[in-house]
Formats: sequence, structure tokens, C-alpha cells
Amino acid sequence: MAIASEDLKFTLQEVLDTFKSCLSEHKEVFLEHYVAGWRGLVRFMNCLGSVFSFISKDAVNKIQILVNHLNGENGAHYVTIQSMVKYELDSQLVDLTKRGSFPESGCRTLLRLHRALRWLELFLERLRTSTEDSNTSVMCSEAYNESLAQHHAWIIRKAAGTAFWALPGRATFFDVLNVGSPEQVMAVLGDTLPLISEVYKVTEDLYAQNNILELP
Ligand SMILES: CCCCCCCCCCCCC/C=C/[C@@H](O)[C@H](COP(=O)(O)O)NC(=O)CCCCCCCCCCCCCCC
Repeated sequence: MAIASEDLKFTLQEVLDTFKSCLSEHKEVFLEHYVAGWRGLVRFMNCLGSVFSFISKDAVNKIQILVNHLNGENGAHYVTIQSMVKYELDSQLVDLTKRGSFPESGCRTLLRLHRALRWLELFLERLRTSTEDSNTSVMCSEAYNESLAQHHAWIIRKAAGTAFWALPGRATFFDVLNVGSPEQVMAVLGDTLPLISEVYKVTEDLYAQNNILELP
């Protein structure tokens, strides 16, 4: 499976690099790189098996909505998350209290990925501090229950919970990451996590300031 391994190696490095290039010096988040980071994550998730495909389908769908905004005629307003929020709110392109005319607004679409980024942060932090006998399914569901689950209906929580049990064990998971020894995996996670946390925090603050953390 040399090709799959190469692919994974590339993906992890890509995730690291894209999250690195997400933030401008003024702490703006470039949407193009944010989306690229998600593409890398999804590619990685696809290698974990087809039980995750209902999750990656939703992520891909949301990534595509954002790419369409970026490439659309108003693309210039979508260069950063900050400019997107300002443009969509000023132009009243966001459903604020109930779903209506703008089911594909950039603001509500990105919010879903943003919440998933919190799951990722919690999961990777658990992975980084795990020991040989830690269980990836448990780490994954704990991270999920502390974050995304609160925003999901019962049926989605149930499906996600079932999929988590199909995750490979820690040793296999680390092999699949293909960065080298467990120590090297820990080091890469240690490099990646602060970048992801920072992007998460900047986005969270922006959404809080604009009072759009609960968009329908
Ligand atoms: C590693 C195993 C992957 C576990 C992923 C944990 C997240 C579980 C999410 C379950 C989502 C189920 C699909 C449907 C979701 C939607 O209902 C729901 C709401 O959308 P709506 O308001 O438009 O209706 N959508 C969402 O919340 C967005 C979910 C996006 C999930 C993306 C997950 C990507 C995970 C990437 C894993 C990479 C691991 C990398 C390790 C180095």
C-alpha cells in the first residue's frame, strides 16, 4: 500500500502547513487555506474506512459551499473569514434566527466546520497525551460529547457513536498517520495543535463578537 501511505504522509504535512498559513499577521483567517486544511482532514478520514463516509460527505458538501462563495462573483468578500462575516451580515445574507432564504450562507456553513474543529482539537489533544493502552474510540467519543454532540440531533449522535467504534486502535492509528515512531507522532501533534487552537479561537471570538454562534 505504498501509494496510500504516501498519500497520508502528504495529507498530514498538508494539514500542518495549511493551518500554519491560515492566519495573517493581523490574525485574519484566510478562507482559502482554511478550506484547504479541511480538504486534507477529509482525505485522511476517507482512508479510515467507509463507515466514515456519511461524515466526510457532509464535510465535503460544506467545503464545496465555501469554495463556491470564494469562486463566485462576490469572491473578493470571502478572502478572509472576517471579511465574509462583515459582508454577509451587512448585506443581510444570513438567516439569523430560523432557517429561511439563505441555507448556504458562508457564516452558517463555516460555523458547522468551526464546531467540528473544536472536536478535532479535543481529540488530537487526547491522542497527544495518550498512553499505549488508551482507546481511540473512547477518546474520539469523549471529544465528540464535549463539543459537536451538543449541536447534533439524537439520530446523528447515534450514527456518529456507532462509527467511532470502527476506529482503528492507537497503534494502528499511529501507523496510519505514517509520521514515524509514536514519539514523532506526538511531536507532529504538538506542532499542529497550537495552530489549530489559535485558528479556532480567532474564529470563535469573531462569531461571539457578532453574536452569530447559534446560527440555524
Ligand atoms: C477520526 C474519525 C472521524 C470522526 C469525526 C467526528 C465528527 C463526527 C461528526 C458527525 C457528523 C455527521 C454528519 C452530519 C452532520 C450534520 O447534520 C451537521 C450539521 O449540519 P447542518 O446544520 O447543515 O444540518 N454537520 C456538522 O456538524 C459538520 C460535521 C463535519 C465533520 C467533519 C469531521 C472531519 C474529521 C476529520 C478527521 C481527521 C482526523 C485527523 C487526525 C490527524
